[in-house]
Amino acid sequence: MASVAVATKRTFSTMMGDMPQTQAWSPQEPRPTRPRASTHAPDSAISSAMSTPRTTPTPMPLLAEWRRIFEPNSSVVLVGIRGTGKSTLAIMASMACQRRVVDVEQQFQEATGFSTAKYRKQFGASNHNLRQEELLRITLQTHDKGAIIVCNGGSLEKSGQALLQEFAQSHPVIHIMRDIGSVHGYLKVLQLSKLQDIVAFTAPIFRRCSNYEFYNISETKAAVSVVPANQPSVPAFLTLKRAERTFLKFLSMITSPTDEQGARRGVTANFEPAFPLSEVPVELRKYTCAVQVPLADLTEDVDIEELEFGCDAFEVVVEPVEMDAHSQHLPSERAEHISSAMSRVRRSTIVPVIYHVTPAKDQSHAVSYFEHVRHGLRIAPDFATVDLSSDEEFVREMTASRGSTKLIGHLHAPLDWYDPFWMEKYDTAMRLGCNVVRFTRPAQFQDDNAAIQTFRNKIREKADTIPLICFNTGRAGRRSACFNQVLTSVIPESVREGPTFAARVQGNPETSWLTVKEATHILYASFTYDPMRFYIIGASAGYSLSPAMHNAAYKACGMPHNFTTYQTSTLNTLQELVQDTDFGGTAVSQPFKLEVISLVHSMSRHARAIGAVNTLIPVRHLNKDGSIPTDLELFQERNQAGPIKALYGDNTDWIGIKSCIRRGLSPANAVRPTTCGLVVGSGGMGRAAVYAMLQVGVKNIVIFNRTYANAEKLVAHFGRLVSSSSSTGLLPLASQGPRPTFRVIESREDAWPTDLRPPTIVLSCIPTHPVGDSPEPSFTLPTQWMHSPTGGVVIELAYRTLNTPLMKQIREETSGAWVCLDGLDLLPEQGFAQFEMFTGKRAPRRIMREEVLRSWTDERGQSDPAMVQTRLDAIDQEP
Ligand SMILES: O=C1C[C@@](O)(C(=O)O)C[C@@H](O)[C@@H]1O
Repeated sequence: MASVAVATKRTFSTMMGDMPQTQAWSPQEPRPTRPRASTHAPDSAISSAMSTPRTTPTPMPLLAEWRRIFEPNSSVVLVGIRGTGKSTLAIMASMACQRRVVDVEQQFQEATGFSTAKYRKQFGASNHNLRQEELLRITLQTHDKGAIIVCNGGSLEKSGQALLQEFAQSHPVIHIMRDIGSVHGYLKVLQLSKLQDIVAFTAPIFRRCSNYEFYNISETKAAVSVVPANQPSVPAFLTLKRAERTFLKFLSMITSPTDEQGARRGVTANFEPAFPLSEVPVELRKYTCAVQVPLADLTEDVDIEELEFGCDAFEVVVEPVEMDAHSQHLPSERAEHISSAMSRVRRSTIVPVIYHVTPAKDQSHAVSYFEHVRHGLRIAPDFATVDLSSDEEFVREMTASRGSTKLIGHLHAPLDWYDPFWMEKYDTAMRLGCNVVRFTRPAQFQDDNAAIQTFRNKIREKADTIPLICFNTGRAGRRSACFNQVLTSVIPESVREGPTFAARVQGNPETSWLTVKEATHILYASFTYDPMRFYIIGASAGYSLSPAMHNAAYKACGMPHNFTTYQTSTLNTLQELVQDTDFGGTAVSQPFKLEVISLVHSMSRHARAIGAVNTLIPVRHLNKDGSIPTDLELFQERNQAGPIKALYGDNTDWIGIKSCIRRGLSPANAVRPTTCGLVVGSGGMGRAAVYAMLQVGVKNIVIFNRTYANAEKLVAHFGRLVSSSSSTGLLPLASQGPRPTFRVIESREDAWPTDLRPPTIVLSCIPTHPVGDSPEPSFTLPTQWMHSPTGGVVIELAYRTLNTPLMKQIREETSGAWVCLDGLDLLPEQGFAQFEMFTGKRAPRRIMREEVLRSWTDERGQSDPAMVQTRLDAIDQEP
């Protein structure tokens, strides 16, 4: 296999720098073949580059010089040895953020007519290196913007490294890694021990010329939760779904600096989940907790969702290790260990990740501490801590090179809270550019908890502030930790009860003594928060699984709330609920999703665009001018009873539908300008379905509805939306490419429009059971509409009946390329968003998914234990 040339000793030596300094072109070398227009330099760039004498490599910059701030649309380089999955990741990224893939190896082949290995054999190593450097330079120059550039180690002779280092001054250059077993499995030809040598040798080189690193975890288990039990086989692409999600999340993090409110708008926006709390920076919310988990506990089989349960952030605690006295760099295995653990956390949680290195105990650990913190910024965590007792220069360096990571200035000291030391340190942290401050102090007595409030009040009086995390540690400090408002450190339930707790406290006096359940309990026991009443309101809400799903979540989180069914034939009775000072909010079911709009005082921009509401929350405080406060303020007043001044309407159906589309759509069906979606039905759910399609970037949407006039109304509504200026900023990529178009198909007998591709996303938004006098619709798709050669995703949005004629049809009559999801997949997804709006907290996802499956029965009250068990088994650590 020619492509394994990187793995030869020859390349090693040249990487070390034994490359001749001046070399003429070999006269035998064939003229480069004419490059293809899409991925090549214009002729002038090639010829000027070819005639340019080799320049002296740019001196290698210190890591600290990287600012990690990039212009929008800057190209991203993926670099690493073969077999780490760079090309696959590049394709995923190119689909999600509409960029082209440029492979440096392929460029070489096209320009010279030879593979790199053959070229080396024929013209010698020096010519080969020279040509590679030349082509790498051209590629980086030509594809400075809008590309994902794949670069194998073969391009990295010493001068190539310098080129990449220079590029990394203004572009993300990501070192891609993967476990050695998987790389070996992919390359096949190499002995494992040889490969180990190569990795050990090359990793520090790749690290030197990249400003980020991503550990690509090999997925062995498919995300089968999206495939209903009776589908015979799991499509292979599903195994890659998690890798895709994790990488896109990473990419979004590094390419999207936060806006003024601290929220992030990623380049992969149409691919990202749209849960409401993601829009509100965690450090601005009240009474949030971060679970602290030592790196050593993040073993491969650890259940991250379990550890994170009920928390608002996940903190990885890294202990600096002894470093070789002569080395200035973190040992490679250590760096890799940290990167892989962080990748595992990122892949299994939706909450922000904090990277915390425990401050150096003495001067001899200082270098190790610095190197661990520097390494952390390469992994792009949401937050990283920096010890405020370190040298100011170091803190400044970290704030300058933090990129999109927010820095928490951290300090643990035994000084009294009245001591001016703390205020000075707070001011220093602000001056040096920290985004958040975290002060902790070991408490001896309960009185220390009162003193801390005085300090917090002093901070509050300042004109300029950044969020403050501030609490006493140790057993005596627990009370102050409970009432700290921002990211209180907690430990997992299992650790608090476990045998290692005492040793941990001894080893690290900063260890928290609190669990999230205790912290939650105190808020209610102290009357800071109140038990609330939630409902689902609908004409036939009796069958709804929402009460079971939400109540299970409240119970698991230790919230004393209650969710009940409110079945009614008229919305007039809503007043009764709203007069109750404990009213927390209601889910709105059919047939009220449109009608309820007349009763709300304000709506989210999404609900307004959709023209349907499925979630109502009470507003207890209005702005001075009588308007409704911002989302952040609305979240701050959750879980607190009192008279209600207004009702706010939102829609979580589209959020759930978007999540399900993301889950089920294969890379082969990634949304392109020609992608076509079909929506069946035109009620409230149909509107949410059209909106979800627009949000994932579908530009051709076809509606089929029994009553043609209603379908036309829906089309008119969305036609107005996409042509109005309000769609800019609301729909991702709205300003790019053609404007979305909508069509109505009148009858099942009609042919699929000839100018449109067959649909690859089908959303059935009609009831699956009889409603009133109407029999169940028993809808199936006309076969002439089902010709997508790559299949697609079909989602039956209702859940009362599961094995519907449509689901049976897809399973029995189509190829395995179609993935089916149903209402039991959707209900929890839209419910997570509802839980966030009702409580201001992230939803306990697994609990809610499991409860929905366990409580489901068909119209005759029968459950299906086999189906439930298969689907329960399939719920993996899916954030
Ligand atoms: O449509 C639905 C389903 C639902 O009504 C239920 O529990 O069945 C709950 C609603 O929030 C959602 O919009």
